[in-house]
Amino acid sequence: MRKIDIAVIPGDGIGREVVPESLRILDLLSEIHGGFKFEKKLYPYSCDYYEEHGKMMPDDGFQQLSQHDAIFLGAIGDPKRVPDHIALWQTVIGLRREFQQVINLRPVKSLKGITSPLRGDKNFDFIVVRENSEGEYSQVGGTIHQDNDEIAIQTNVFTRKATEGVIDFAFQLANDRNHKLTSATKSNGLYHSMPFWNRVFTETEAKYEDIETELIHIDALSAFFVTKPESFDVIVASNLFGDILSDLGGAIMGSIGIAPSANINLNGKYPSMFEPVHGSAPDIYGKNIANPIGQLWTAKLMLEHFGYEEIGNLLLNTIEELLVDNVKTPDLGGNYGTTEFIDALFEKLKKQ
Ligand SMILES: NC(=O)c1ccc[n+]([C@@H]2O[C@H](COP(=O)([O-])OP(=O)(O)OC[C@H]3O[C@@H](n4cnc5c(N)ncnc54)[C@H](O)[C@@H]3O)[C@@H](O)[C@H]2O)c1
Ligand SMILES: O=C(O)C[C@@H](O)C(=O)O
Ligand SMILES: [K+]
Ligand SMILES: [Mn+2]
Repeated sequence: MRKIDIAVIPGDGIGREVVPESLRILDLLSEIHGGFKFEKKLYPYSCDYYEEHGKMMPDDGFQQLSQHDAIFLGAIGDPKRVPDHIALWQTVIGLRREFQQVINLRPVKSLKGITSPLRGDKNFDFIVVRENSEGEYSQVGGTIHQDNDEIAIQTNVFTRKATEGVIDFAFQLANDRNHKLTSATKSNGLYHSMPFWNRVFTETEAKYEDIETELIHIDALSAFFVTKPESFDVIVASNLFGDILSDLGGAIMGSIGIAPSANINLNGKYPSMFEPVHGSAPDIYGKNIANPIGQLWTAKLMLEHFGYEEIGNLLLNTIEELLVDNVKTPDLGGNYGTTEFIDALFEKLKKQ
């Protein structure tokens, strides 16, 4: 029996609802499979922890987490209690950097059984590859002066190493998929970073044959997400562009609550981290109405990461069957609570 040792961080808000519920399903899946088991260690790092300790994690928090095979995270953030940049940089964003999770994979796919005005009758299946360690997300800069003279400076950082890394990864992925790669750019308005990004894209392209490519400005690309999502295969984007596109990806699928993501460490030195695209949703926390599919689909990505693609497919297929039977949480127009959805999924999986 293979033991996979994961760190579990439910975090804040609905993370505390969808993570424990998803663990019930993960345990059942490992039982059904019979060949592996998740050993789980729970970490309470959250805004509650901050209120008690003045920081989101203990000083050796990263060290503790680095010992695990993977991190399964819900969401961090409660801006009424802790400023978002503090809460996120001390946890998710810091972890992505420290653990060199340079790639963030965010699949976007029309699921059976979901209708939405944005989706219409379109079918699509693509993946956003988000640069995950630098770009527009940087701590370089500062604020000076007061009142009317106040200045805030935020410097973007685009290294050749990370830019080439993410673009090359996306080319390889397109090569394994349907041979089309779209790059999000904004080389009209951003004078230095995006012309550089485009140049690296064009240089990398020369290494690959038979990949259809397009460079599309982020504003137009956002519109195409809505009007022709079926035209995409792989999309490569900088940190901020990829962040924004992936919520839009959730919206065209029918709900931000179903979008999954995987923060991938490629060099094997640190664990990868699996968390849904959505945040802690303080507006719906405590009502048992959060959609757990984003967290579950994220669990599927984690299963694939450890080589259990088949059982991951079983999970997503069974979710689709439930959706077709109108077993849905309110964000998708249904009347199932989080727990009731998981109960229904549990029963259906047990019958397989
Ligand atoms: N990686 C992360 O941990 C992460 C990601 C995004 C936002 N955040 C943080 O979460 C907090 C809230 O951020 P936000 O409101 O911008 O984004 P959000 O994703 O938490 O919520 C946006 C909207 O989508 C809805 N929603 C989100 N997930 C849902 C689900 N599973 N089921 C049903 N509805 C769902 C919410 O109710 C809300 O109306 C902030 O503190 C933010 O910084 C953290
Ligand atoms: O900006 C971020 O990366 C945090 C959150 O919005 C996410 O998408 O994970
Ligand atoms: K999240
Ligand atoms: Mn986001």
